[in-house]
Amino acid sequence: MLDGQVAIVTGGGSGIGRATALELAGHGATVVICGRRQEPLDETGALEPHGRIAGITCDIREEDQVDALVDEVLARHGRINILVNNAGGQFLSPAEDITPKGFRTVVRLNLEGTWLMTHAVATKAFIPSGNGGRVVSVTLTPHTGLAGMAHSSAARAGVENLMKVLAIEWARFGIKLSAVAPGVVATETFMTKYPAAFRDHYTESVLAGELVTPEQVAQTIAFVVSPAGRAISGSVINVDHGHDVSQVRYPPREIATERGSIEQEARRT
Ligand SMILES: CCC/C=C/C(=O)SCCNC(=O)CCNC(=O)[C@H](O)C(C)(C)COP(=O)([O-])OP(=O)([O-])OC[C@H]1O[C@@H](n2cnc3c(N)ncnc32)[C@H](O)[C@@H]1OP(=O)([O-])[O-]
Ligand SMILES: NC(=O)C1=CN([C@@H]2O[C@H](COP(=O)(O)OP(=O)(O)OC[C@H]3O[C@@H](n4cnc5c(N)ncnc54)[C@H](OP(=O)(O)O)[C@@H]3O)[C@@H](O)[C@H]2O)C=CC1
Repeated sequence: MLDGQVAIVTGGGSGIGRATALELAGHGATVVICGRRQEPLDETGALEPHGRIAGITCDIREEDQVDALVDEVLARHGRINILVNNAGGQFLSPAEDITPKGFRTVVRLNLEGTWLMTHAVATKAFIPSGNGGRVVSVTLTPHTGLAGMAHSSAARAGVENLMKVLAIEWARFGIKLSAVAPGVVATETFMTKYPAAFRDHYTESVLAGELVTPEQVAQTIAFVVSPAGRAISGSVINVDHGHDVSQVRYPPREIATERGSIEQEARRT
């Protein structure tokens, strides 16, 4: 499906980024992954049997490192067809306790890092090639705001709007940009980084009774960047078992019947 395509996946050393790199490579793409540490990148590369994944260290917040990464990929492969902006994250905190530096840190990683990568790949590869390209940025649900993550919720809303405005401006270059918004994904980071009570609450109370897997997000991204996804641009695609519409099981315990349903109203004659 992706034979001959060259992709960059940021944050490809773990979780969703690793699953995405493996998925794209499995469809024939040559994939360059980046992250701040070399070791996890090498571990992902070792999981791919055909040598289609290589890692280059890059902090997506640093303009010079982003430029160097894109130049290196072009020097090695001569083109870039796909960019997956997956690197990101945040710390959990009540909004009133987030310091200016903490807020800036999270916005810089998720919004500015995504902008730097997208702008560099578009201006150095997609636009000069005349062939356009595909961009998918990983954001999150719920879109109504994720309590405890004010900085990240704001940044991801910015990323989704950025994808939309660039989908308008760069349609004339054949560049398609979208966001894929996962719900709660059972990655190692999600299972280990946050306080146990927060993690357990989400694990136990999500609407569908199950978390999203990294592979489910990866497969959606692969579809969007595949020939079948050619008409997708300016879209936000949730991969979340309905987490965007409800963050708790239905029906609420207080109104649940013994059947696990709700009571039907009596007909009035
Ligand atoms: C339902 C769940 C949905 C979502 C799930 C996921 O996304 S799972 C996947 C999630 N994956 C990831 O999140 C992976 C990527 N995430 C990361 O690398 C970090 O979490 C990062 C985003 C904070 C950046 O880190 P970095 O190395 O660039 O930064 P740094 O360490 O040097 O800190 C800079 C400043 O930030 C502040 N601050 C930081 N931590 C805390 C805190 N606990 N408490 C309070 N504040 C905190 C503080 O101001 C600090 O400055 P200080 O006070 O030190 O002068
Ligand atoms: N897990 C979940 O429940 C959800 C996750 N998401 C989002 O999906 C994405 C992936 O999440 P997940 O796989 O769980 O998390 P991980 O923590 O496993 O992945 C984050 C990756 O980003 C890399 N990274 C972090 N900072 C930078 C940076 N400044 N420059 C380059 N690379 C960086 C990390 O590598 P290194 O540390 O080596 O730099 C790491 O490989 C994130 O944006 C996350 O917020 C969205 C919704 C839910």
